[in-house]
Amino acid sequence: MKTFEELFAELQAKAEAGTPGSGTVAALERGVHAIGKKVVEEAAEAWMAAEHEGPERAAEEISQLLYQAQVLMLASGLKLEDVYRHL
Ligand SMILES: N=c1c2ncn([C@@H]3O[C@H](COP(=O)(O)OP(=O)(O)OP(=O)(O)O)[C@@H](O)[C@H]3O)c2ncn1[C@@H]1O[C@H](COP(=O)(O)O)[C@@H](O)[C@H]1O
Repeated sequence: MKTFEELFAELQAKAEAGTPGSGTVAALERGVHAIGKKVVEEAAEAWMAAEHEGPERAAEEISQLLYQAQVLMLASGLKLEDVYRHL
């Protein structure tokens, strides 16, 4: 199990190192447009899971949505603090 902050630190380190085999590095190479589509896809899957598939499936899909949101942040050059400022 990892926290939101721990996941972001892990993704940031992989992005900076260009870690081979990392799905995050590959996603960043595909760019903002492709990452944005994944955010929307995971948002829809989270909605459907919450409405029709129960809390456990909803939690799984929401975790993927949070991951994709973090990838979009990295692709946009944002840090956690840049987003937290708006909360
Ligand atoms: N939490 C996640 C995570 N959630 C979702 N995903 C990816 O996001 C994609 C979306 O999942 P889908 O259910 O839509 O899967 P899919 O449609 O079959 O996959 P695609 O064909 O769209 O790739 C998948 O490709 C997953 O690999 C994630 N990939 C990575 N992480 C975490 O990120 C860390 C770094 O990962 P790497 O960069 O791959 O090392 C790891 O420690 C993981 O814990």
